[in-house]
Amino acid sequence: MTPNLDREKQLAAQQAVQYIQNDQIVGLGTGSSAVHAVQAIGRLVQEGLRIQGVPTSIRTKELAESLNIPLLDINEVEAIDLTIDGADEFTTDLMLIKGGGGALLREKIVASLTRRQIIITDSSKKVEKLGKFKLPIEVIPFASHYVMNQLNQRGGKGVIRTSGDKPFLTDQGNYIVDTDFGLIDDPAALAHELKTIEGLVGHGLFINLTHEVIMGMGDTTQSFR
Ligand SMILES: O=C[C@H](O)[C@H](O)[C@H](O)COP(=O)(O)O
Repeated sequence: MTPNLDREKQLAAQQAVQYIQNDQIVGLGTGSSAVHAVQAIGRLVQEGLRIQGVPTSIRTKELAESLNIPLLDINEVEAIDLTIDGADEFTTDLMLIKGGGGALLREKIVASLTRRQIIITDSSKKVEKLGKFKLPIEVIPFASHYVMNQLNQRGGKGVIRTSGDKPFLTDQGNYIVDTDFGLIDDPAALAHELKTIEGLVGHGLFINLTHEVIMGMGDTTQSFR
């Protein structure tokens, strides 16, 4: 039977929001899984939960505002207690590819400030090795040709993401280059190497940033720590 992936995301979200406590600062992720978490947080706030949220994208900010979740500007916070976000791929040793929705840069900044990062996914996201999902890489438009050549020299075939007939623009006004490295043997080494390329402002490899993945699976959930 084909799994109901949206239901699995929802189950994972419902489990993750149980970690939230009063007076916490909570990072609000981006994407279809994170939407379930933000909606669940909205319901809890309506029932009296006191938290302040830090959104990882403009669209999450708008959703949170529509649900009356109190928000903080990231530049007003020193640390975030807990963040709930999605992923495009994860391994059981908690490495991720993120950025399918183009929000990877803000998501990584929020994750870097976060004490407990919880990733919620459906059962299609678990992989042995990262890399089937093309790695989203954020580049400043001025550098896109240069960066793509540099990626090519490192074995990565990149394509600029489009929206209609125009390049997709991130919340920072940058491009996303979806890059095929094949299956990635050493994600930490690649992450390190990518950061040496001028004009490349972020990439979707999340290493050592995640504390737990909660994966929906059928009618239940499974946790990886
Ligand atoms: O840029 C988007 C984010 O990294 C998402 O968390 C990721 O793409 C997973 O999205 P979804 O929950 O829709 O599968």
